[in-house]
Amino acid sequence: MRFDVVTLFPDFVRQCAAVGVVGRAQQRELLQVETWNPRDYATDNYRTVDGRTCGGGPGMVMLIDPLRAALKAMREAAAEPVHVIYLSPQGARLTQGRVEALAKLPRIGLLCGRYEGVDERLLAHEVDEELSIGDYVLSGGELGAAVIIDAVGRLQEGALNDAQSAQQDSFSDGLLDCPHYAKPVRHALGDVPEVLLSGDHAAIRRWRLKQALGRTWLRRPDLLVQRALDKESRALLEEFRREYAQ
Ligand SMILES: CC(C)(C)c1cccc(C(=O)NCC2(NC(=O)c3cccc4nocc34)CCCCC2)c1
Repeated sequence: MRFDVVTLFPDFVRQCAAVGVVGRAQQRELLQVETWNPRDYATDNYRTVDGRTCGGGPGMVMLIDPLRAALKAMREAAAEPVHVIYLSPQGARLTQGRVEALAKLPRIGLLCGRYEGVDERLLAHEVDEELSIGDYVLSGGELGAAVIIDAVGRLQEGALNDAQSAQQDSFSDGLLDCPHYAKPVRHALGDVPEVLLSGDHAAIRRWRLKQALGRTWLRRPDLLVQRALDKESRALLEEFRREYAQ
């Protein structure tokens, strides 16, 4: 997988992708993150990348030509076709399902807005998809790009070790996580639940699934609606709800 990010802040994006699972995947050449700065493609002496909003009003808009030139250079840098995503509050909300679909592509282009946004004509001609990471005001699209690089990058074959991909499997089965504990077993803040110390792996699996189901029901019932529950899960959730109601 190759990510090409068009951004006025390349260092920020590169640093986000340089740490942890994604950083290691880059070192192992499981994925590549390249950045393209529109300022390098501005043709005037002041390297202008923004212009006054037509129709008046406050704020500036990112100009077509520096972005278009950066995108052209990006497309020509490698043979595979690029799926270009504009990170935007107007985009469809990013979900794990969409992340899993994106992870199958050979190349993803990520266009990051700044100022008041990007000239609509550039978006109409150069962008394949608009995606949003959430409903709050941000200063730029770079955090969205970093989120996509992390979520999609960690799914690349070989990026996760066995422990991490086991954890990944539990996340991506659509439930919230169960509680986690490490030593000490006894602590002023409380003790580790006995079942986790029992060595009874079937009981431990059931306890973790019951906790994940219960917490999803309590905190994110919307996630539960999207997920069909098998017989065992329905029974465990019922048990959790009975205990919770007491
Ligand atoms: C959602 C809300 C509050 C109704 C809203 C409504 C109108 C504008 C914004 C906003 O934040 N404009 C600024 C801007 N944001 C983003 O790029 C952005 C925001 C949120 C999720 C994202 N995911 O990717 C990119 C995202 C960065 C500067 C260039 C113009 C876009 C927000």
